[in-house]
Amino acid sequence: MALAVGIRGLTRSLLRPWVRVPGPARGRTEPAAGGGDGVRCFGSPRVLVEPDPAAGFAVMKMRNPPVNSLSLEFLTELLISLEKLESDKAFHAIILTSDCPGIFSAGLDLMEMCGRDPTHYAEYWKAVQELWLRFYLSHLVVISAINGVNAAGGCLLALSCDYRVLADNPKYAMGLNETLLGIIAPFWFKDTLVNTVGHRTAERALQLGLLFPPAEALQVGMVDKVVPEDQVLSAARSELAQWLAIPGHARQLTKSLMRKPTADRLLKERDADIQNFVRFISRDAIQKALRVYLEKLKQKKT
Ligand SMILES: CCCCC/C=C\C/C=C\CCC/C=C/C(=O)SCCNC(=O)CCNC(=O)[C@H](O)C(C)(C)COP(=O)(O)OP(=O)(O)OC[C@H]1O[C@@H](n2cnc3c(N)ncnc32)[C@H](O)[C@@H]1OP(=O)(O)O
Repeated sequence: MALAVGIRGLTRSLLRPWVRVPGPARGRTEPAAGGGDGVRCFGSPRVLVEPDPAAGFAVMKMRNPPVNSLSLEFLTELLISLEKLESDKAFHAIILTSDCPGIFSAGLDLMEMCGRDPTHYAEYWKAVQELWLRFYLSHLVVISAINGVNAAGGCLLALSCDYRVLADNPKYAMGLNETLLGIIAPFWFKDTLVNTVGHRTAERALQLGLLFPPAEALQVGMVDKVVPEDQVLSAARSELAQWLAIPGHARQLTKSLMRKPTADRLLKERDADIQNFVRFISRDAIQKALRVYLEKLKQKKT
């Protein structure tokens, strides 16, 4: 099985990043995220970046409709956006949010994990690992402005941020609900949750596949703040000020000190983790469970 799939090679073949974005932002100057100083939005088909270099941050908007499921292409574009901002000294922070109304992310793309071959599963899982590692260890301050429902892999992405603001809408539940699909949150998903909410809450949440509505998410510490829906972005921006006031090197080293042991667990056994995933997801029983779940999602409409 080819495990040595290079995400960078993939990005080169799949994308031409940093094209001016199609859709709403094309051909006009969007107000910058914080200052409206005429800085142009940029991005890729599925990720819109609204930079505010004067204020030192950018808003990264996920727009992979209908549900921001984390397909291989989408993961790749998110990584490219992150890399681009990390390598530009003008940026010290990112606000991660969604451009899809009512949905932050439906998590990993089930179509990437269902009915494909082992090589594809390995490539996909490597990209999922990479996204988590890069967001979790980013030297930038990353704040998520969660403006919709947020399941499993999407929740992991938010948990990888430094701070989480959630819109106060009872429909916007979030959690690692893998067991509801008959699958398992891998150890690094679990570790990220444990680091956020503590062992007992994580154990219960993971076994039961709990999706927490805003008040409960706040109560267990899965999010840091719940605000009215129309204030999610402004609350994230206000919070940023506190983080950006700290000397950058001190904050970054502290973040690394706190997070490196968790990331190292995966880094030490990345290939084994990929092989475990491929073996697990290729099982007939797991494939059947995913097909049934997808079917249920479709039937919900009828
Ligand atoms: C012992 C050894 C152990 C080894 C272990 C090793 C590894 C571990 C193994 C596996 C780990 C996998 C980890 C997985 C993580 C995940 O993220 S799995 C994804 C979990 N996500 C969900 O459960 C959310 C599912 N979606 C929904 O609940 C809803 O779609 C919604 C987000 C609430 C939005 O609802 P609504 O607005 O009503 O939209 P629809 O349901 O109608 O959906 C629109 C279309 O989108 C499709 N879709 C939804 N979610 C996904 C998805 N995650 N992936 C792909 N596609 C998705 C949905 O089917 C609709 O499609 P159609 O329009 O019908 O074609």
